[in-house]
Amino acid sequence: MTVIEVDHLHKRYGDLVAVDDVSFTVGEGEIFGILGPNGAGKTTTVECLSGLRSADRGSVRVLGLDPRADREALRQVLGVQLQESGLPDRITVREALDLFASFYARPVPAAPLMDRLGLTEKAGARYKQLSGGQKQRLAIALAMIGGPRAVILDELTTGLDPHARRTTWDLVEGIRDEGVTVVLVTHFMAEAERLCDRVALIDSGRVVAVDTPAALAASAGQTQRMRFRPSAPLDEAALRALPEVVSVVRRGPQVEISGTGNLVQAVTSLLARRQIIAADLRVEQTTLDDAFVALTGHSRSV
Ligand SMILES: Nc1ncnc2c1ncn2[C@@H]1O[C@H](COP(=O)(O)OP(=O)(O)OP(=O)(O)O)[C@@H](O)[C@H]1O
Repeated sequence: MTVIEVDHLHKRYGDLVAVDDVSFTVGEGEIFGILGPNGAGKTTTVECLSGLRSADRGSVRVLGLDPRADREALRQVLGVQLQESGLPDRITVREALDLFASFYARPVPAAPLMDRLGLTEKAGARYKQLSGGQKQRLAIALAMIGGPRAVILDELTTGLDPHARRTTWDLVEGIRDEGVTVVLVTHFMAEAERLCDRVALIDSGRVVAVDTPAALAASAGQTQRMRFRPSAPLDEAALRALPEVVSVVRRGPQVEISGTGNLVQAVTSLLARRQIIAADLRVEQTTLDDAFVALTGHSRSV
């Protein structure tokens, strides 16, 4: 079943086209990523999904509802966590959950939700006393308190340390395992690769591709990269002569070899024949980062 349908969405702010003919669909139970650099139009797109913003053109359906015309009905089934919480500093975790629960016809009980999100010990803590990770977990709890069928999570892990980020990723997977459809806005490629079933890659307001992270990475070419420190001088010409090898670059004591096919096997057997050990060997596949560069012609920071 299709939960979200975005069809030729356009939105401009004055002269600036923020969302330019964006179309995609999200299926039930998916974790769907909206991925792109700062200013790509991701937040504007999800604001149109949640009814916070009206589109100039195009149509949006969420769970069969029009986010603007059916805003109240949508609020009951769509949980939204946006970048700014807007919570007052002095509100406690418990009070915030009770307040948000009062907005819904059939809220879920707060206690088990706090438990799942690791907030029980912080029930009496004020918002301003929470760590970044705890604030984000509260934001997820507030998006889930209404018992939604779908949630939008916007830049959930920005500013979190790697440990808190991983905890949050596990929580997002837990939400999906309950059957809730998740739209995840992010500019972290690794986050999209780890979590998302499919991803819409957005650049300058336009969708450049929609696919699984693996398919997007593969579309950038089946390149692999090996890095290691050889235990003895290398015959670079012999390496370059291997059909799998595309390039050999020296970086100080390290050698970086890019190539295709069975690159690792071809290189390691050549090294073994010459009794050279590849110390600190690391192998990288093409990533969404590479896909982004291949599809847009520029890196994410541009
Ligand atoms: N209310 C507004 N008025 C004018 N311009 C806006 C407004 N909101 C966003 N923009 C502009 O529209 C473009 C898209 O912004 P948007 O916030 O949707 O991008 P984003 O991909 O979510 O970026 P980020 O990752 O930085 O949050 C940007 O150039 C932004 O400056």
